[in-house]
Amino acid sequence: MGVVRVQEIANFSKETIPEEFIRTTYEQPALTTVQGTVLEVPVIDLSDPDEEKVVRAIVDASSNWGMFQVVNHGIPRETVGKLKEVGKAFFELPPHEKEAYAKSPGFQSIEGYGTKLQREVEGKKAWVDHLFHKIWPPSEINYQFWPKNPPSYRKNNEEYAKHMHGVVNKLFRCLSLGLGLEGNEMKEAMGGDSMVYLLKINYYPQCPRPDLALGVPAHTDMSAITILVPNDVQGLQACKDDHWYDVEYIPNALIVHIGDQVEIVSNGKYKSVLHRAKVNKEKTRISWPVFVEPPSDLEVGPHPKLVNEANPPKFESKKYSQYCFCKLNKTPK
Ligand SMILES: O=C(O)CCC(=O)C(=O)O
Ligand SMILES: [Fe+2]
Repeated sequence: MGVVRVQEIANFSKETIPEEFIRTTYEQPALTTVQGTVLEVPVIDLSDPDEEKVVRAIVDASSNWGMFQVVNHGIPRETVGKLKEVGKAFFELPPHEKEAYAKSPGFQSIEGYGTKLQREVEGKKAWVDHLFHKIWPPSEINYQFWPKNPPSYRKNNEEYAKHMHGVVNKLFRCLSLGLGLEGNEMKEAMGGDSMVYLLKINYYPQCPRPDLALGVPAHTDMSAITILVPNDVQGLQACKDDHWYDVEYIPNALIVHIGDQVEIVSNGKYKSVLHRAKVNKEKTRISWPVFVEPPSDLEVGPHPKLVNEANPPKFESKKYSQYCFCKLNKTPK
């Protein structure tokens, strides 16, 4: 029997949701969100010619928030628009067309169309289906996982990846300078041009009980950084000072999350952000995070220039694949 997708469950759940989607009272958004306050995370203008100012803003945001939004980032509005158009069109295809890209059970790759099979924390499920595939570097791409329908899917995603490359380089340069390192050292610590960009499309169908369900439960990203664009439905929440807030939706901005690997390389100066995603009663929400990751066999640890007797390493060095395995399986080593 095939896997039941959340998109199908949403089609017949008009008033209630199956019990396995009802989060515990510790997680339910209606009970755990600070109401009436939208978190205005720092907004950084990447086109500002005053690089020192941009670096200071990124250091402040990465140390105190673990996230920020960037505007004037250089990715044309049309490119982002086309990425969203084809991603949405894929999820609107009939089920059998999407299932052609389904991850095969037991197959270790994260790439493909899927729904989290295992119940996670406290035995609950998330209200979301997804599609994962690499978009960079071109040599790492396995086009088997890229939808052939709509026909412009490939062209639009390639165009987005190319522009994303420029933004990633700029962000790593600023993160590096902000630690007192040379401009290229943070990127080099993550594998340089061997870094992999993994795109995920989160498809959160309309949900009759957004007060009880979550699209993605609380987590920090394992990546170095994550760069995300949502459709126009607000839903991202971040934890600040132990409280959950809605994050402001800014049209045309890119949302940047500091991931665990940047926290590790910076030896804790930059913080990965705890975040989660809500679902919506009237509208389907879709988001496109790009996880910018070190190659899986690269060992990542605090940068040698940032540790000394007074500042001992706060994190163990680990191969990225091992880090992910340990985090997913919650083992200490
Ligand atoms: O949809 C969102 O805004 C957040 C998604 C997310 O955090 C993730 O997929 O890791
Ligand atoms: Fe995330």
